[in-house]
Amino acid sequence: MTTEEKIYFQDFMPGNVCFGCGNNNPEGLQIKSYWEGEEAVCRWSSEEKYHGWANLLNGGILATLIDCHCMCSAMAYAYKIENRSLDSNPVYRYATGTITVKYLRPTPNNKPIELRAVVEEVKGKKTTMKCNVYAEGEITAEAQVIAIRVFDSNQSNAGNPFVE
Ligand SMILES: CCCCCCCCCCCCCC(=O)SCCNC(=O)CCNC(=O)[C@H](O)C(C)(C)COP(=O)(O)OP(=O)(O)OC[C@H]1O[C@@H](n2cnc3c(N)ncnc32)[C@H](O)[C@@H]1OP(=O)(O)O
Repeated sequence: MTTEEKIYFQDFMPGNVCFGCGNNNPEGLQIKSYWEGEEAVCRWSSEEKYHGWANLLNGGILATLIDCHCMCSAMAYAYKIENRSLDSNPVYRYATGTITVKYLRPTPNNKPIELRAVVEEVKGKKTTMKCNVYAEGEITAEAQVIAIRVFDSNQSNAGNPFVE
């Protein structure tokens, strides 16, 4: 049996200190996102410190997971539709414009969860996504997320608060 090596979007975001998705934040959630066909997938296992209620995941942490998974996936999608690899130029980065999470049922904190996101629309700088969260195959939350491109290495970024 061959195992296909996954390409994680976050591995192509050098200098990313984000709490949710930054490889450069050792205290962060360190999510990893990758393509499975048209769906961007993130599998993640929690820790006790992220409890909301006992054995249930804190809702804010879940929103952060969705948010970061979608921002990285919006980025990966932009490269994909330009038919180029994640290490190519120009470099794009996205920030959250709007996130709406519908918490459908409690999400366990003591079992792995899976986030599956799809892009619904790209319009200019704006990417609209839908993201579902699953635990043991059951959907526990669904979200609508709007990502806005805030960095484009082809453009002048003078005064851009997202760039140091
Ligand atoms: C190189 C760097 C290395 C480090 C890597 C770091 C990666 C980290 C990644 C981690 C990420 C982790 C995640 C985080 O934690 S990201 C942190 C949380 N997010 C923020 O702080 C964002 C704060 N807001 C802003 O900066 C601006 O308001 C943004 C950038 C959002 C819009 O800016 P701007 O006002 O200039 O945009 P525009 O006027 O050109 O409009 C363009 C289009 O967008 C539509 N629109 C506008 N606002 C919103 C909105 N709120 N919702 C929905 N849609 C909105 C607008 O109608 C228009 O659409 P249309 O009319 O064309 O249809």
